[in-house]
Amino acid sequence: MSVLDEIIEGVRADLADRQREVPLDALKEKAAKAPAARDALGALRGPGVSVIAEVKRSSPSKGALAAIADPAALARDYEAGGAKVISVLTERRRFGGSLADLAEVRANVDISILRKDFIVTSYQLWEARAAGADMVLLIVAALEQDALVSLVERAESIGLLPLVEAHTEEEAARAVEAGAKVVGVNARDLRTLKVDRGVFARVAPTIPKDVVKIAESGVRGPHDLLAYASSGADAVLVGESLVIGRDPRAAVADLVAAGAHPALRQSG
Ligand SMILES: O=C(O)c1ccccc1NCC(=O)[C@H](O)[C@H](O)COP(=O)(O)O
Repeated sequence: MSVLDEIIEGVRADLADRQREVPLDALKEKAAKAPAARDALGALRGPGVSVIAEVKRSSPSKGALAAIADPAALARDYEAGGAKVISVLTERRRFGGSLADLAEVRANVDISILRKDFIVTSYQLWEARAAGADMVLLIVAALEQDALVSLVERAESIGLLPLVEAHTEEEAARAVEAGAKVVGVNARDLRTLKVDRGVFARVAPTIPKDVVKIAESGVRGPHDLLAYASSGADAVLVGESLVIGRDPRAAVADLVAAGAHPALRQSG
């Protein structure tokens, strides 16, 4: 069993508990009362290379990263540093996250929020919208194509922008085929946890120009952002290096400054 398979097994078990506790109709009612989704696509299509900053307590690859007792305070720092979107890992067992983290973050910042989880059913989309998410992650490697297509459609129909994640050219083609407007290329192979920053440069050119391209994982600082930018990234998604550092606001600001450099638009 791969790491991704193990994570999804746990996600399905937790999901079954929540589905027993909260019926879908109750979730839909809560989602209907949630504030309207924010324009994440507009934010990501803005000038320069945008920064998506992640609230990440722990990970299967590194174990505990940071306690993050107050996710809202961290999110406010990210926003003050100039992040365009905040990613909140809501998976409990391996990442120490929750939907409560997401709701708290949403209530404390004005920028868009991504629910970063292992989504396998539309119930999780309703949960995301009910907690205030504006975007959701859909991982190609975790979904059959029919399921991916239907989750992309359902997410959009309830006002969520899907970020469809790929790790290979084949997965990127499946993401585009499923109608993704935003494709993430993850440098981390979720089956082995190996990080290869060269993956983005290989996969991004196969994705149509009008699709927003996000380079995910392995960003240690501005030099990695610039490398991804030179291969065509519209945004970078950064977790570990921000949560383990002493000054997340300054770290985001440094990335944002690099992403705003005028030379990038000519080379990208
Ligand atoms: O981070 C992991 O170890 C991991 C393992 C298995 C599935 C997903 C995993 N991470 C999710 C992510 O994609 C990252 O949190 C995100 O791209 C940020 O990466 P990084 O900046 O390298 O923390």
